[in-house]
Amino acid sequence: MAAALQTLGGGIGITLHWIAFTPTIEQQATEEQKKKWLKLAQDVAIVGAYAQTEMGHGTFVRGLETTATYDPSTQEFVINSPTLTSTKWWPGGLGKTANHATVMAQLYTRGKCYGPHNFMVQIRSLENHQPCPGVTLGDIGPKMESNGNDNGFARFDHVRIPRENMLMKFARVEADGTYVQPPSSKLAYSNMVYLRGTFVMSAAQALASATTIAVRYSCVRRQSEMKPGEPEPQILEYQTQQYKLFPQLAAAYAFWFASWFMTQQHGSITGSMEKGDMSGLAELHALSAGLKSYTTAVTARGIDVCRMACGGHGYSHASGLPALFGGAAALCTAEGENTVMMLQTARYLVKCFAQSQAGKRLTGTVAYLSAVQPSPVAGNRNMSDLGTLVAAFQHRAARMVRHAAMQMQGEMQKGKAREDAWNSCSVLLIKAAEAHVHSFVVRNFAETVQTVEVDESVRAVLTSLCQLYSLYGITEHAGDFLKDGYLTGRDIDAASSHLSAMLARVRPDAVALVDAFDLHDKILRSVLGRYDGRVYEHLYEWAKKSPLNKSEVHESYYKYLQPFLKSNRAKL
Ligand SMILES: CC/C=C\C/C=C\C/C=C\C/C=C\C/C=C\C/C=C\CCC(=O)SCCNC(=O)CCNC(=O)[C@H](O)C(C)(C)COP(=O)(O)OP(=O)(O)OC[C@H]1O[C@@H](n2cnc3c(N)ncnc32)[C@H](O)[C@@H]1OP(=O)(O)O
Ligand SMILES: Cc1cc2nc3c(=O)[nH]c(=O)nc-3n(C[C@H](O)[C@H](O)[C@H](O)COP(=O)(O)OP(=O)(O)OC[C@H]3O[C@@H](n4cnc5c(N)ncnc54)[C@H](O)[C@@H]3O)c2cc1C
Repeated sequence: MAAALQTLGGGIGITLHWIAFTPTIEQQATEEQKKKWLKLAQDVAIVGAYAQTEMGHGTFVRGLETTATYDPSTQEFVINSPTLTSTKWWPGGLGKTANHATVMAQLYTRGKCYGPHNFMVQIRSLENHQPCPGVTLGDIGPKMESNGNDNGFARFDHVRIPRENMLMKFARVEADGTYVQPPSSKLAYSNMVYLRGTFVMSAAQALASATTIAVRYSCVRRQSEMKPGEPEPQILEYQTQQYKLFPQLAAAYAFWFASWFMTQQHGSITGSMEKGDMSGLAELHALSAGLKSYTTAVTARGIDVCRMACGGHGYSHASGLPALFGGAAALCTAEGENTVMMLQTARYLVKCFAQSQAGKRLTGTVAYLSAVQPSPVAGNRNMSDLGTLVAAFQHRAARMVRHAAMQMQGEMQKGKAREDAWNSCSVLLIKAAEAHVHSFVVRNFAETVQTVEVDESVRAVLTSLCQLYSLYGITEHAGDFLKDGYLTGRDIDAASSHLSAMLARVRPDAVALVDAFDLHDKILRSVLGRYDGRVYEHLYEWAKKSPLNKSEVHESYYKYLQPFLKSNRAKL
């Protein structure tokens, strides 16, 4: 059903109904409220949008301007868009598709503001889909990609909703207007943590799609001469093509395994939170924010590498790669813009570093911060050993976190306010947080390939892929590892030669590794990545269906070219 709606095109798409609106009810509604709305949403008897971002604010949620003012005389909330910039702007499905929305608004009761909270608002009639009284709706216009989804705008002119439409699982407003505090003010943000976690899998799937297309096409495409007089080789035989594609293929597996960890962590920590234990929320937020930022950024870049590796046909929509790139680019901005998210991870790391300095033993994904020795012990390391590679990434991250935190402490000792010190160190902080997430992805990849229940021959291939991913990361960021002498120039040279060996080692299994993603042609939507490899026939068929080929002589000839040619010829 959803897929059908999704492909209707013409502005209909209910992605956000499934990934944002429905989960918000699941996570933020009381049991009573779930009885009222959850089944309706799950059965698509109502269609919803998650309306948080406004024209003037996306990142700074505390700065949102939409208001929800409680009226005790009628036991209603009045939802209002007080300014132009308070117009809800971007929410998927809001403009033309949804008839309900969870609206994030500043809650006012008894004259006091209690910050952003979620409210259920019906925005269109269930009879004729017309906007409800006081609600103005529309689409925000064409975007870079994903134009099958309407991203809409909404304005509310003192729209009244029952008190019971405030999602009250955590915070509440009583009938007399009394506000009841939630266990943590950030629980209103919990659905964003969940969504960021799902973005890690979206990134993995997107990179898996792109590498499937590019690897398969690189086996079909033959070009140039490797040796004079020999037949044109598959372009995947060129080491440069392997160097472009195999690290992206390895990253797709790494992110796939990272999303398994994220899903498990989210389940276990939210399970504890249900029992009142909030202790895991900070780590969950930091991990989901950092992984979302890191995986979506690497994925967007990686998809474009795959596109370029497919030459001109990669640039055609027939390849499916431009659309994938556009989708992945959206993941870098939506659900928390990547820079801002990585800074959230940095904020957590600086806190943990300070606790470690004060003697606290760190646990979870930051445990290594207290275990890693500041003074490196240089020496000829075995750069093909996974344990050595993991340790190198953890040392790099610990050094960079320490450096950024000490830099910030130094700024504050010179008299700078904490916020100013933070801002003047934020580039260092971002790099340190990226190194932290990178070390987590490497460690998780290594632990997964060593423990996952597979045939030993499969484990061998996955181990090579994990080595390739790690060695690529070390050679791409060599300066970080050389800086304090933890790795030497000889180690980096060894890493480079091992990487070349891994490229050759992975080559025979490359097609099997992408086939293992089991992405149907209908999902890939790519002539270049077809499972049957019959690219050229289908490329020609695809081109013939181009709208420009509907007529032999396009109408533009008669309107523009013919008079232009005539006038130019008349001057000869
Ligand atoms: C086969 C094919 C496969 C794939 C296809 C390919 C590609 C994909 C296809 C298509 C894609 C196209 C379209 C779809 C894409 C996207 C659409 C989907 C979803 C998008 C939905 C949205 O965007 S919803 C809106 C999202 N908005 C945000 O995320 C806002 C971001 N801002 C914030 O979260 C906050 O404002 C903030 C965190 C930046 C700052 O908050 P605040 O100022 O309150 O906090 P402080 O920084 O001061 O910190 C205070 C303390 O609070 C802690 N904190 C902050 N946030 C949280 C949280 N969420 N949970 C827990 N704790 C939190 C923070 O750590 C601080 O704690 P301290 O202890 O340090 O004080
Ligand atoms: C395809 C798509 C779908 C979307 N779907 C939804 C949806 O369904 N529901 C919804 O509510 N929203 C949705 N959004 C909106 C999205 O959540 C916001 O675009 C995102 O949160 C970023 O906010 P912004 O656009 O206001 O950018 P801004 O917050 O204005 O950021 C602009 C730039 O300023 C920088 N910046 C901002 N704050 C800081 C800071 N503290 N430190 C350093 N740099 C900073 C950012 O890094 C960024 O580069 C969608 C967006 C897209 C692209």
